[in-house]
Amino acid sequence: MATSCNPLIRKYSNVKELTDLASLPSLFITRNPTAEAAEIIIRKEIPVIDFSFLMSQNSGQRSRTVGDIGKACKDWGCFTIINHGMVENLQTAMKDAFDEFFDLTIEEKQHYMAQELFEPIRYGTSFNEAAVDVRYWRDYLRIIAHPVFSYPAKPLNFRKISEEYTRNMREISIELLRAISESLGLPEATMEEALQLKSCIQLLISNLYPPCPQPELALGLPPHSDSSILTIVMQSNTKACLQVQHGGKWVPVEAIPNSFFVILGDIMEIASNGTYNSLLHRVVLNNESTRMSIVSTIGPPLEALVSPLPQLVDSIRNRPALFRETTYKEYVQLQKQNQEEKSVLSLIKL
Ligand SMILES: O=C(O)CCC(=O)C(=O)O
Ligand SMILES: [Fe+2]
Repeated sequence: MATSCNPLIRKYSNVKELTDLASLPSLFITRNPTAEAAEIIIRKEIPVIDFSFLMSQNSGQRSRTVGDIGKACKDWGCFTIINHGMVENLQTAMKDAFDEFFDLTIEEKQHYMAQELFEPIRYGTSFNEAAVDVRYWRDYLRIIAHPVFSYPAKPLNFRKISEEYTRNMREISIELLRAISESLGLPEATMEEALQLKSCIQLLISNLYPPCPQPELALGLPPHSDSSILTIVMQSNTKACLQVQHGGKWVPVEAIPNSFFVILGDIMEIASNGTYNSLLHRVVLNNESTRMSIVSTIGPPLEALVSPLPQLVDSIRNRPALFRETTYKEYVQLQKQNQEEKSVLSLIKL
């Protein structure tokens, strides 16, 4: 592993244990507050969708909600969902199980440190560990939850809780993708069928951002878009550290209690042939409390071919395909090799 031959990196194999620092090690300095004074951060209301309306027997209510989702996808590439039906106890149990994992000894956690991109269970730090010159203030545990369910041996209850949590998240994601298909004027099963989502790849990721001694100089995660179709984020506290790009400005995401935050990924931009764009987002830090996010992402199977939905391509009527066909595996590999903002999408643009 790259980390074992660099003593500096090895020392920082996670950020959770970096508790007694008076100042930030230079490796983590990714921001220049003076230059960023010009960077605009504004507070704006991000669309809120009442998920229960999608289940409504009242067809008018459902179709209005589908319209609201379509507008949120178009204008923002993200939205908050409330009344999603997942019981709060399960959310708390999932958070506690991840907390227990991060509290294991470094020797126990190291067992899951892997360089392999498609490793079923992966514990690590920063964003792209291969990039040794820049570090982000974040530890993570990432498991592949579907089509084959993986789980760490400890804590003992992790398996039961994460199985239920990820099943719920898959159901919510599929329901949202049905609404999104409809919002594109297509039958509701279009996305699930075209992207073979019965065998979807689902990742469950917990990101841990401990208090940072100089939060203005570092980032938890750099600006990036997700390589998923859809990402659903549960934020563990109400500090608005997740920021989304909107109209060239950063907008902090206020976490409404018991809500989830939905992000459109790159595969949505490809499948919708650019009707909906994937969302650029980043994570800033604070120096008071640890923040955890729990993220579920849905993507097509690795061998699936990804391309704009044929129903949304019409070269005669000035709607040519904007992206070339790739397999999802190729796309994810490209993404890992190239960490620049949105760069991978531009690589497959026609
Ligand atoms: O921590 C967050 O709120 C967002 C995490 C994220 O963007 C990711 O895991 O891709
Ligand atoms: Fe993300």
